[in-house]
Amino acid sequence: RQGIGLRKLGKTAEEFQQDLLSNLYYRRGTTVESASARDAYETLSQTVRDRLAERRARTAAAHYASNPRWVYYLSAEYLLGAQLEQNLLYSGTGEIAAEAVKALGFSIEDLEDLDIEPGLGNGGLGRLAACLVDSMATRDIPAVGYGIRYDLGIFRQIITENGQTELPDDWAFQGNPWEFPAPDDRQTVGFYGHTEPVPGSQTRKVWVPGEIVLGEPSHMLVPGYGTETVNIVRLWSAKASEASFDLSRFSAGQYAEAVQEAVRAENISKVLYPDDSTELGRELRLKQQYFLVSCSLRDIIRRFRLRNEGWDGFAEKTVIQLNDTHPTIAIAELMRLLVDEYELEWDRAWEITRKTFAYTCHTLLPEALETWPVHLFERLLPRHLEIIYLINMLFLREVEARFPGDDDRLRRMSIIGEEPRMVRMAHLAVVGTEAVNGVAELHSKLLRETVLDDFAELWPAKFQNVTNGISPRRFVRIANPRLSDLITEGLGTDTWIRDLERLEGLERLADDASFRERWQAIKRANKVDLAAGDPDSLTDVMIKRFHEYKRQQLKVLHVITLYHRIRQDPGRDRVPRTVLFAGKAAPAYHAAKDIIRLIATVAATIEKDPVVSPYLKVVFPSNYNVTLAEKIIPAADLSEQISLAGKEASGTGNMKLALNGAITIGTMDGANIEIRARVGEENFFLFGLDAYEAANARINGYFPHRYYEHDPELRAALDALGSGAFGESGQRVASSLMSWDEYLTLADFRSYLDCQEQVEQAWHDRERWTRMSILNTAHCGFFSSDRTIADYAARIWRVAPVPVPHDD
Ligand SMILES: CCc1ccc([C@H](C)CC(=O)N[C@@H]2O[C@H](CO)[C@@H](O)[C@H](O)[C@H]2O)cc1
Repeated sequence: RQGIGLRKLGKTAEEFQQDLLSNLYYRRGTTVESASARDAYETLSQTVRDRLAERRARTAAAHYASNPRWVYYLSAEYLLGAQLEQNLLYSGTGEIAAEAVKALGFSIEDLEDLDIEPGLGNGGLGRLAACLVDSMATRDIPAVGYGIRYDLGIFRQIITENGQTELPDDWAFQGNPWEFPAPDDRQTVGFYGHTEPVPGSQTRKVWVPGEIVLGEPSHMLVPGYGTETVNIVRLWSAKASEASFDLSRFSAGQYAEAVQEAVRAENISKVLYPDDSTELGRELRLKQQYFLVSCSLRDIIRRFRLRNEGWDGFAEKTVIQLNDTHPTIAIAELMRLLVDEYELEWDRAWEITRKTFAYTCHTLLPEALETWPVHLFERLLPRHLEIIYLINMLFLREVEARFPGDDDRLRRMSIIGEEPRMVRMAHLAVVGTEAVNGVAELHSKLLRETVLDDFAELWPAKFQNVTNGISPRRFVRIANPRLSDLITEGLGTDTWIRDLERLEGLERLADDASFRERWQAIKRANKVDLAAGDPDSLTDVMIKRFHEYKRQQLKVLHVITLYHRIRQDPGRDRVPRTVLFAGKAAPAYHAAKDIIRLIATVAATIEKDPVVSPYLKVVFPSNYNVTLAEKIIPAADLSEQISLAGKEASGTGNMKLALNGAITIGTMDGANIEIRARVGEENFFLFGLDAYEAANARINGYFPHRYYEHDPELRAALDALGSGAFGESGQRVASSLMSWDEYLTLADFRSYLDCQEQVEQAWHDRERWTRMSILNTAHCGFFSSDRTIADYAARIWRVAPVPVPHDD
């Protein structure tokens, strides 16, 4: 196949124009005269995609030639965001494309509004996966992201005065120009059935599945920024095997039954589970997880065997990162493949498996740690349960040897929990991996001290921290072009986009009044674009999934107190404030949906209050997603990171907001602590109990009612809620706060209100505020996902970049 030269795609505007026209005519089958906006969008996307595909070809060749150590990122979620603007930037075709589409009578902006956002994730975990694959490519790390191509992504959210309603998100109903279906690489996945012994073998078994489905991959390109590398994310969708269509039933007129099997099969990748913190233990969810894992491991082995003989090199050439416990069944699946299908000895297979996997934990919430009923495993994955039992037996032997006679420790650490008998996926993840990491220093410390303390005592070296990061391309360069241009001008270079710590150079400009003025003007212009409220008001932003530990309810208590204060003393000079909430609640999470409904009621009440509305406005744009985040973040002045300390593993919105010059009001939780350490305590509004004080408060007995009794403003706010003035949802929120208050909202109320006073004082001094804003950006370069990837590459993956040659 050597020597077949590919015609290079031109770099000039004319050549781009020609390619666009030929795609319009020959691939879209229409003409300039009759081209619709959709035609133009599809054609432009294909023309840009071709240029990335060319780089992809060179990347694949370079990777094949160097036979490197590969990183495989297994994640049940990817929030990749809209693709067109990113790919225009990464292919360097922004300008020539704008020219070319103008000739078709469209503006790039028109076409970007048609761009789709594959909402294949819930929140933090899914977006982090997207930022990390972006940085792997930008750092020339040979890598593949594996995921599920859900037909229906995260639900579309409608906000009315009645709160949140959910609509299905058929994100690709008009097709997705950014993906490449690869049916040749489809895989076969089994479920249910039984196992049979293999004569003469202690460990090997034959698994006879009761149901077979096909996994069909399609991949999306993941270009690196400022480099030639283009990696891929490979997404699996479930397809029925031919055999599943029951022709006899069909010809007997039983149409529904005839396709029943097929529907069952395709249901596996039908919809994303919209929960981001409570495991519901649904069978279909475990089927999704095994489907992802089985397809991906077979694909990984196929790729390995393309370049390597035998198995000795497998763990040398392969590292598989498990994005939380969701893909953890991969550990048992690799053992099954190595022992049952490739007939390796158990110990050798285990040695390879343990060295191949690494696990990232993204939560501390006990209810978010997945456990599966043994009886479900028995039925759905009988062979895997046998393998997990054997892994557990050998593991407990090791614990017994180390802590002889400590039965309670054995019970605590066992992968199999008793009463009820559950498979503890986090325990399997720790036992079957080489490295376990949390996503911020406090989180990793609390993992070692609480949730996984027994394991940290047994294997201290296995536990690491890798603080999260965000892609500066999407969340600064693309989201905030005005600020990016000012930064580039101020630093005299745009190399900060690939080397974010260079933002330190902005520190000296914080003292430059004209620079500050331009910085302020850009923030104001971004606020005008967002059109959420008065651009001269303090734009106070809380954007994240709704969860009681994140404490949107505390923000509501603050808003109601401001409302009371303004009504009690209308004349007093106040800081006009626009409070912006955005985020989704899991559909079954009623307490969170009550808070959403309460916010809608409070917003409406204030809106129609002539005394208060000149000073206070609450807005709640619906359907928060990556694209909306890119609009809100550049316009934010104040970043609300007010979770109960010890509950937010890291947070990544906090990083995006700080890098765009928003100042954080927050607790000593997750990455807030590292942000404060880097920007300086004088440039951060800190309040509340820290993680240990919060834990002790609960242990020593916490009586929320006492705070109600001793704080008149708090009592007034809770009484207003309790009175029904803000609807039943408000009454329910008040009673849960007054009775149990799981996340110590009332305990932190006064400290929070006092801190908000400091915010208003700082806001009054605009030069001081702007200095603080510039210094937040200047000192947050550390929170680039490029640095996060460099940490994983050096301390966990032990991989080296593979440069991809230019197309000279
Ligand atoms: C089983 C249901 C379920 C689904 C998703 C999850 C995710 C782990 C939740 C999640 O998104 N966690 C967030 O991960 C971010 C990236 O590391 C962190 O920045 C956030 O603090 C953490 O809440 C837990 C449980």
